Amino acid sequence: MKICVLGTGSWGTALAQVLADNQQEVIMWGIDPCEVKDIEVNHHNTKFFETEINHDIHASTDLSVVANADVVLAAVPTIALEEVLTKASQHLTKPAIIINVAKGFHPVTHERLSVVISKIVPQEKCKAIVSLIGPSHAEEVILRLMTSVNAVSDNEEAAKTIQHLFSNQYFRVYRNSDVIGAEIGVAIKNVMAIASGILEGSGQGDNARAGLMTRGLAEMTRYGVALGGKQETYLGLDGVGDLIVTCTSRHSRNFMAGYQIGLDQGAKKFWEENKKTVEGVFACKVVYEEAKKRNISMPITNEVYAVLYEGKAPLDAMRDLMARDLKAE
Ligand SMILES: NC(=O)C1=CN([C@@H]2O[C@H](COP(=O)(O)OP(=O)(O)OC[C@H]3O[C@@H](n4cnc5c(N)ncnc54)[C@H](O)[C@@H]3O)[C@@H](O)[C@H]2O)C=CC1
Ligand SMILES: O=C(CO)COP(=O)(O)O
Repeated sequence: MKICVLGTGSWGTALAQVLADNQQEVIMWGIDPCEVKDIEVNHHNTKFFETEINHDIHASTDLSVVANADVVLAAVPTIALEEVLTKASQHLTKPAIIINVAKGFHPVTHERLSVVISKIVPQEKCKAIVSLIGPSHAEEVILRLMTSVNAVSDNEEAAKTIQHLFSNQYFRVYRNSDVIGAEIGVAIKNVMAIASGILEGSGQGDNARAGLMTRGLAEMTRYGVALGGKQETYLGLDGVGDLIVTCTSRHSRNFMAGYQIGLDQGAKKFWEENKKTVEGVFACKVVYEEAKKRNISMPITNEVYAVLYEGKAPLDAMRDLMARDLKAE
């Protein structure tokens, strides 16, 4: 199989290495010449990792490398997905399986990302769309530490192909056909991870975090089921699994953003200084607006929204969660 990875960031690089370790032909495309040169020439991606990467991974800034790919793996942040896939699909010469690994929603239309992709990539160039999502920090995958994710698709055959393409001794891929539930789960857990970080940065303890994660799972499930997802998905890798790793790990940029916001007692500095990919801040806005429209109760999301977009003090937001009407839940 020829696989083209779009995006030379941390997740694209870690997944490219899984594929190269599995003896697949993998070429990365990146917009950033420094990342591309580092991968192609130095076999490193120093911006994100200290470790050397598999020498069989190639990288280029020329998007025509996507041309005859069997599989295209989109590994760019949500806000760049539309632009990158629109340009890439112009170069495709045959139908490919499109894999998405971004976690979020379209910032304007609020659509799930597989829906966005189905509208961008012309039907004759798209064999199937698969999301490869689950609890997986790039910093650990690049070190070949054990990781499990789901290949999520309504196309069973394509999900199986991707499952076998990626699975190896340290990377295990399951399958899930609940596209709606899974895509929503991995997007909302980033909002919960910001809240978890806020608690940590505000000096709260393990009890608070366990409470937040449990109620966060209830909130994710309520929202996902209301939009057509399956309840059982939230007990799997794209629900509680991804929630646990993101709400507890210092590798998580969402958790660390919340942590810093908690320490700073406000989000102002985060907005002024952040340069990292923190998907939860965008997902929070989408979920807040959609839940309001659909009358879905989302207390944690509402408080994270108030901190991020209305200048509310983080500890006040968390205290207000504790002080909610006891009859509400
Ligand atoms: N890093 C991780 O551990 C994981 C990340 N993800 C998801 O993967 C997606 C990608 O994130 P990361 O690789 O972590 O981000 P990153 O911040 O490590 O890298 C982002 C990459 O996208 C590129 N990029 C940004 N804007 C672009 C544009 N307009 N056109 C072309 N390239 C552009 C950057 O140059 C960089 O190479 C996110 O949605 C994230 O939630 C999912 C699971 C794990
Ligand atoms: O999605 C992830 C882990 O599953 C990565 O989390 P962050 O984007 O918060 O770093």
